[in-house]
Amino acid sequence: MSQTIVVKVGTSSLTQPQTGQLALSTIAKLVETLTHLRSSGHGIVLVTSGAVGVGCARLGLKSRPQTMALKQAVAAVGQGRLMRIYDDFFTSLQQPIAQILLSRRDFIQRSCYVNAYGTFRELLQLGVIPIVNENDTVAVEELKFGDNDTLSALVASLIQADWLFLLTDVDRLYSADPRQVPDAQPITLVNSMEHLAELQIQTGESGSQWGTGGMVTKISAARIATNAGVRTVITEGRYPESIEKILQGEPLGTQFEPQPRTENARKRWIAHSLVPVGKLYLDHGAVAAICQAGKSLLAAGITAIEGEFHASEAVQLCDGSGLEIARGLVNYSSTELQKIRGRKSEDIPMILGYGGAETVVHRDNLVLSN
Ligand SMILES: Nc1ncnc2c1ncn2[C@@H]1O[C@H](COP(=O)(O)OP(=O)(O)O)[C@@H](O)[C@H]1O
Ligand SMILES: N[C@@H](CCC(=O)OP(=O)(O)O)C(=O)O
Repeated sequence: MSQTIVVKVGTSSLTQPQTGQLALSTIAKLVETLTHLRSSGHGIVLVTSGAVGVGCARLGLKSRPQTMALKQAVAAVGQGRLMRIYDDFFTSLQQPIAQILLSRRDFIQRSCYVNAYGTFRELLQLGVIPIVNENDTVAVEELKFGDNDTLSALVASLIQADWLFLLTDVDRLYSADPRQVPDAQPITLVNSMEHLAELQIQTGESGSQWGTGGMVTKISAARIATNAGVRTVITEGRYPESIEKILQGEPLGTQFEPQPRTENARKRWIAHSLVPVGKLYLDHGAVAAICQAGKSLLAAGITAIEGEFHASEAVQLCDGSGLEIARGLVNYSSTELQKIRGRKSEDIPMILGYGGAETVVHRDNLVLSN
């Protein structure tokens, strides 16, 4: 059966750890594998890191740039070279590719998000392999994915992929970083995020020399993707042919079971693509109404407001201790909410001098956090 497969490859797999030069044989095997899967009828999207790493190698820089401006300049050098290499390899196998550079803003604005979906769908129908990276050169600090693990999970959720493969420089997830803890235990299957919490995985401070997020971002990517019904696998990038073996049922890498898609596409967009710009603190009654009874949030249940925001922006809904219980789109600005918090819905027109929505966050625009 034809499947939609997103493969994310990290800098640590694409470059030689000692020299930072490209790992050409790995890239060649990856291209062969993806082309073979495509010609077998699967829809393939490649999310690739490496712009910064390749740019550094091109410019003779010996470590990852620290300032935002230098990182963006180096990525601009590396991205073109990276695509040239992919195009050379894929063209040798007559496989057309496309470049898609995305920024967090493209995911926040619903119209851009829906447009991006349309573009992916057309490309896949045309038999093209889209090659995705963060648009590093225009990203701003507050609105960066920061790591391509998260980006790949959001792409997998957007296109409702069946599989997300996170290719890295370790063969799977371990109970702790195997570089630091030699007797760390391998994890082969994660049934649910509750199961993951029970495993008490330690992820250490960071990843490899050139990678960005380490295991932390891969686990959080697995959370986003599995919540969207996407089976997620962490496996070793040096052996891209493992992807086909895993699809045939071999138990390689760490597999995260997909969760039933309980939320619709729009709610998944609210939960994962939007960046919350404020916090609403709720009393016990409001927390119970939202978490247990699936109700909308009313002004009466709000005890405090943090941040400045406009109506229609995304906010976190928190219990009294500040723990996030849900996310949603607000019907009122922070200035209006300061005036109406704790008050009954029927008093709102009198307080504000104009009528507004009965709810502060309608249940159709509200997603429980897990
Ligand atoms: N619990 C863990 N299991 C496996 N690897 C871990 C764990 N914690 C941290 N790591 C580290 O994460 C690294 C991979 O992350 P990263 O360098 O960001 O790779 P990539 O460039 O592929 O995104 C591994 O080299 C490993 O040292
Ligand atoms: N957009 C950046 C990717 C940063 C990133 O996530 O790197 P990695 O941890 O190697 O997947 C680049 O192309 O260098």
